[in-house]
Amino acid sequence: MKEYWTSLASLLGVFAFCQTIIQSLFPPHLRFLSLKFFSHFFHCFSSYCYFDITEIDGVNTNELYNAVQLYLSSHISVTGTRLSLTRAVNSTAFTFGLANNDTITDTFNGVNVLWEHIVTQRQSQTFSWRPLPDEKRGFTLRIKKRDKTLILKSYLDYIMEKANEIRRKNQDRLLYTNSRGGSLDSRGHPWESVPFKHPSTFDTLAMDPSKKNEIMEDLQDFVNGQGFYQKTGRAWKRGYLLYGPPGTGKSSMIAAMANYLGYDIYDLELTEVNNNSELRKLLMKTSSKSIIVIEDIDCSINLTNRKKNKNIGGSRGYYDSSVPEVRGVGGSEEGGGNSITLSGLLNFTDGLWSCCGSERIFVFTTNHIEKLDPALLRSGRMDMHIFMSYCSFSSLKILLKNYLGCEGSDLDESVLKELEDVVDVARMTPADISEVLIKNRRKKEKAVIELLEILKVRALRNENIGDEEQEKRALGSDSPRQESKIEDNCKEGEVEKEKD
Ligand SMILES: Nc1ncnc2c1ncn2[C@@H]1O[C@H](COP(=O)(O)OP(=O)(O)OP(=O)(O)O)[C@@H](O)[C@H]1O
Ligand SMILES: [Mg+2]
Repeated sequence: MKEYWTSLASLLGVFAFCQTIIQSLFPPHLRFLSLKFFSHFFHCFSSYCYFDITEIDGVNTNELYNAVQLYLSSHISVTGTRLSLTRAVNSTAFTFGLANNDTITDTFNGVNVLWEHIVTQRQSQTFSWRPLPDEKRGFTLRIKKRDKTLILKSYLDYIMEKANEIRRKNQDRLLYTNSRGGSLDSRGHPWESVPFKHPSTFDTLAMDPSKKNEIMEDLQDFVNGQGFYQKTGRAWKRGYLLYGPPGTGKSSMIAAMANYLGYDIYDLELTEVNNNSELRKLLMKTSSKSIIVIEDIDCSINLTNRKKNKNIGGSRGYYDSSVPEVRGVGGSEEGGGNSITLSGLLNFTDGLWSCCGSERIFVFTTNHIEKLDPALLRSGRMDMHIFMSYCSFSSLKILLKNYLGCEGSDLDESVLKELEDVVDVARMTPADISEVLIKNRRKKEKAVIELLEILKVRALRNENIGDEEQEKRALGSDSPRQESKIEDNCKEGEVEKEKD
């Protein structure tokens, strides 16, 4: 230790000596250059190398600077003595940053690095088309020379990735729509966007907790599955089909997924798409880390004709291109190039084009799964079929907590028992129950009693009418129910995982 201090003292002595020589020997205008030369000279003997990341690179903002700032903000604890605080436009979170001229150490792959935030006054305003800030800001990264090649590139890539992740989490989601039809905006973009502020989360979603966890785990596996998808040669995308009566939370589930993953939503209005190539262009203009949604898929495109065509054509398969294509809403008959077809839609979700981008989730919703073409339901097309059903007792408890703030234990045990007995038979949707609770949300007891009364009346009525009639009323349709009573076999929130 003593030797270390001695050598440091002698090094400082040499440095001071050199500085005196520079000041006495060199005229002022050459001093800066000579100092630069000596600093280079000393760096040759240093075991460290330094990288400057300035906020403004020429006249452009340096993306790496912003990324480092965000990345370091996730490392600094609130217990630090002096932190800079920021909140970006459209952001829902505060971020902490290194104050001026502060340092912080970080470890990556077992290698220690040091970051210094350097802020200096800008000497003179150089000519620029855009006014530059008064202060020059930058980060200096110090790495041991021997570690430079080992980590530099991967470390910087890692920082960019982490920063994007933090940005996505902090920033509000965007909801895109193609409601303008095929027309493009001034930047040639077919999608219009608005901030997505839907408050639905998996916490507020009323469904069986174990099914909910299964879906959340599946989403998490998907997000962390880049390596798996790469290894197995599969496109990094996943499809979910949400089906069930109106008001059971299909749209709420999509919002919860987006909020959980921090993804944007592309709400695809199929009736606004004129043909397959337009559909493909829309797909190409979606970003990764997004959920592409087609709501009420059975209403958006006429899929039933396909079955008729198949019968006319004899034993031709679903992928037989000679089968006349089904025309979309507003399209012309017989696939005159001006219509959206089922195969176009299948290509959209599954074909080569569906891979132009990665980490994307497709969600289709329908109230009538029996109306969908089996090609849409076949294995691997939609990875998970999720049945959203009437309110069960476990869902009811979540709604009571959401709307009245009461846990099961807050309620009278006999009332709770009565609720449990009638809720399944009543076959009320979470939307219907929410309405009853919202109306009386300031008077908890009244809300529960009124709900119990309504549930009892509905249960009694359901006991007197057949299953088929109940289903028809729920779906608001007169069409007889299909033989394949898929829904009857599914419990609330049942998740059917397609075999890969
Ligand atoms: N499972 C649920 N959990 C919490 N709230 C729900 C649930 N289902 C419905 N709701 C409430 O009912 C309203 C309507 O629900 P949502 O729009 O998600 O139903 P949906 O299944 O998409 O209906 P549709 O088939 O008509 O599109 C929501 O605003 C929400 O407040
Ligand atoms: Mg909906």
